[in-house]
Amino acid sequence: MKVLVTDPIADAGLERLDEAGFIVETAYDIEGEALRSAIQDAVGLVVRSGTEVTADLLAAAPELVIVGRAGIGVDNIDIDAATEHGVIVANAPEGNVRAAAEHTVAMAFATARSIPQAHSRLKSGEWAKGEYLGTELNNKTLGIVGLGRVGQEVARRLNSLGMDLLAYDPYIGADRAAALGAELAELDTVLERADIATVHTPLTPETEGLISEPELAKLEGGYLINCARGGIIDESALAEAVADGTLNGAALDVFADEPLSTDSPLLAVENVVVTPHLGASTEAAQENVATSIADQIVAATNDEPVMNALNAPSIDASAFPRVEPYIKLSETAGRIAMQLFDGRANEAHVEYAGDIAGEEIDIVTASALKGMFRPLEPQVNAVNAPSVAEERGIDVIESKTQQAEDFQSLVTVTVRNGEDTISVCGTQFTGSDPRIVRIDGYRVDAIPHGHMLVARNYDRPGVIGFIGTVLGDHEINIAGMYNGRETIGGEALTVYSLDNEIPKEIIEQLEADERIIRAKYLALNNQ
Ligand SMILES: NC(=O)C1=CN([C@@H]2O[C@H](COP(=O)(O)OP(=O)(O)OC[C@H]3O[C@@H](n4cnc5c(N)ncnc54)[C@H](O)[C@@H]3O)[C@@H](O)[C@H]2O)C=CC1
Ligand SMILES: O=C(O)C(=O)COP(=O)(O)O
Repeated sequence: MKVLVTDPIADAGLERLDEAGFIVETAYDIEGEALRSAIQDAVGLVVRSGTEVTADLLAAAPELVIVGRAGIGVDNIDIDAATEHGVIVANAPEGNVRAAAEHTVAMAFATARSIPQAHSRLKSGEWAKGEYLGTELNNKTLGIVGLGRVGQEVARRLNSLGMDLLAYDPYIGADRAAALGAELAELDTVLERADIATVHTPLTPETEGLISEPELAKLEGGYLINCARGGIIDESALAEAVADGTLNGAALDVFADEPLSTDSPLLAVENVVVTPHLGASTEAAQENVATSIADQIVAATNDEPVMNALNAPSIDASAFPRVEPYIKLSETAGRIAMQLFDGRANEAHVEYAGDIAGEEIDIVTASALKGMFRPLEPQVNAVNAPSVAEERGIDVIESKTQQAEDFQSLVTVTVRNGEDTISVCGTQFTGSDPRIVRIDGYRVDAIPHGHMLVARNYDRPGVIGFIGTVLGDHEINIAGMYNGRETIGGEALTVYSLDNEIPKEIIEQLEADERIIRAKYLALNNQ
């Protein structure tokens, strides 16, 4: 399996992919046909901000399972197109936050104290001491546009250097801001009152051009920093505002078009400090994001949950250990339910009982759907399972209850069409395999296993022996057997865990016996 890496990442990430057995192909600075050809047989693509992952590129990648962004911003990835192709897009939202925040602080000092300008003058032999009178950050107001992960780290650092904090972020609560010592205000107010404004939003249709000429006028006499994304600030308006003295200075790490063209008006303005998108470029940050992405590529290609998937339900790192066992369990329950169900389902109901009902369960439901559809559509995953359900006209219902009988948690997947219904209920005991504890109302205690036989039979002496003999005659080894019955002599349901597949003829042989109502072979392995 090949992973294509089209922007440089830390060796630690490449090594991790290598150790996991991938063929790792690094191909920096390729585009067009060369890129489309390189991605053709790749299961994973690793990028930073230098690669545009377009619908066209994704269409050229039939094997692709995941695009991993070794960093935060995903404005260079067409996530909708990825979702349509069932390709997971994941980023590394934590690993470079501190690096980006530190770079922002460095840029604040760089512009307020004209460090790069004075440095260049001195290097060229000029002792221009009398020409630079800087601005102290202490006791000034910092205006933060976008108080997310990076914005908050910047807030903490510059607050500790004596700055008052004012922030504009319509999606964050006042309590969160207050806990940081920041006052929330509208964008205009933030710009009017700030001495230094710093932008930390993603680039979205809403933030594109968020700060242009009228907003720059409000920041009159101040400084503007952008270590988030080019395109949020109108670059020509900014060049003009600094050149004509509306602003004292600006510091930019990111640009609408990268690499920045040498004829950009920004480069002609003395008080615009620039760096070539270095915010995340520290050893620690690069190692963090590269290993995080490598781990997620390993998970995705092993069909395991991907921690920071952006187009599939993802889970908070702290909740992951509690939820993870139920992801596999619900996939198995979905798989068993759908295989036992004869005919077309039009409803899938996933019920959560007990502790699991208190968790974020979107990914568990997606996983149940994935289990239902996998034997029919091998490409299905947590990204496209909900849309596969929709295409197949299956309503998906989730419900939660605190009561889980004698269990800590139960997940029940019910597949239905009118009166016809099959439900499969499972639980997870600490430190052990998942258990299926009820099938269609019958109590069982089955450890789901690669091959299973579920038999509905009349509860008569010798039936279980008969099934065992038929299987044994065909060299099919029984790893476990679990019997559930309603009443003595009534109907019973028996679940067998087997080491081998059961050919169709054996199922027919079993069903030919009058004591057996129904025998169904279930494949629970990943094919
Ligand atoms: N220069 C560099 O090398 C680096 C740049 N970045 C960039 O920094 C930016 C921030 O990253 P994070 O803090 O991790 O993202 P985040 O998602 O944690 O925070 C973004 C914040 O912006 C807010 N926001 C969204 N739309 C907004 C709007 N219209 N107006 C005001 N606020 C809005 C959100 O509510 C959120 O609080 C991203 O653009 C990211 O790509 C991140 C790391 C390195
Ligand atoms: O993580 C981000 O959003 C960044 O902007 C870092 O970009 P890079 O990985 O250095 O191209």
